[in-house]
Amino acid sequence: MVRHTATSVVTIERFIIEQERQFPEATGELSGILYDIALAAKMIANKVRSAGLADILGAQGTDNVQGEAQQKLDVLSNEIIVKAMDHGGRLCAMASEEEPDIIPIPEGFRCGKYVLLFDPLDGSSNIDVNVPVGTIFSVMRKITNGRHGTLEDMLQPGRRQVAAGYVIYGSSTMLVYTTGQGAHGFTLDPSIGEFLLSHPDIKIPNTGKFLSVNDSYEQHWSDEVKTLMRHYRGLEGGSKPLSVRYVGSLVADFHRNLLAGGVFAYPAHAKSPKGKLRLLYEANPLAFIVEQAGGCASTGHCRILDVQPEELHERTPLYIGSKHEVELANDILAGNVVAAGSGGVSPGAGAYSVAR
Ligand SMILES: O=P(O)(O)OC[C@H]1O[C@](O)(COP(=O)(O)O)[C@@H](O)[C@@H]1O
Ligand SMILES: [Mg+2]
Ligand SMILES: [Mg+2]
Repeated sequence: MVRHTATSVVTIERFIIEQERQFPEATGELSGILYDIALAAKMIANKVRSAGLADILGAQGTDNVQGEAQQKLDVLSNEIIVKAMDHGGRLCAMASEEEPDIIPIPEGFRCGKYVLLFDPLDGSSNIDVNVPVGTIFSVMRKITNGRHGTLEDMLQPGRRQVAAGYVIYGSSTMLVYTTGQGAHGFTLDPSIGEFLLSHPDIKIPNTGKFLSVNDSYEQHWSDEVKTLMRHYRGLEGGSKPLSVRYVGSLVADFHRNLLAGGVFAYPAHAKSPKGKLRLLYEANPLAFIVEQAGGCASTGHCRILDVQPEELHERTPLYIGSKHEVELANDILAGNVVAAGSGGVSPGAGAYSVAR
């Protein structure tokens, strides 16, 4: 693989081709899917950038399968992605946060050997207030024999992903993706309309600086989750407090922590026993990225990428980011570390000890 630095002028198309060349058996179908996603991302970025000027802010007036009010940009981004992806002959089915069922490839178009799952617009509650939002995607190989993809092709554990990534529409538009050969970031240069390599081979710091959690749910958290948050805040075991940053857009919170080190946590709680975020098109793709960058992603009890999905829109608790903080979550939620003063084993200064 050609080694690039952040100053090399490399388009995403060239980078994708160079990665593909390492697999002589590759057919180019996966590369084609990544090109089309980059194209859709440019079109959505264009809409997001001028959202305040065009009539695309506010609610659509419809709810999605999860009972959430759809924003106009949710629906528009969904349409842009479907239209960019459904005729390339590389996909045999798609699934979206904004569609209750599988999106079939229209008759008349060739079906390929991959399925695409996506969250067309992540952070919908932030659209109207000009706070960064994103798009998240996951690609897997079809495992069934028919021409069209089925639910069985969608419900595969995340470790089976062949590609995944996200786009963040922030101060700049960035696309970060992996095909299992590291996680790489590209920044859109609007003057030439090209995604250029800006963050080759991203590595997340092992120990985090930031904590991203919506603690207005604290009253509904379990004692273990409360203990964990006390550790993250440096109130237990002498650990250095993490600085709290919460945008309310998963992609934006994840991206910050990926580059600067930190942990994003969306625990299960009494009001939502499986948390809020969706396994197939939010947790799985970001888990693939973070593991390629040297981090971890967990439900609190299991590696996200090892969860066997049962439903298209199923939710999962999510702890994702720097290795040290996610492993601490696993240990505390497994009851290996208890709150100080509870008479149980408590962590030593600066690092926690685990009762194995
Ligand atoms: O308002 P809450 O409960 O903190 O939830 C915020 C979370 O919900 C989401 O907005 C859900 O994603 P969508 O906007 O794609 O539905 C995440 O981006 C974000 O992390
Ligand atoms: Mg989302
Ligand atoms: Mg969404």
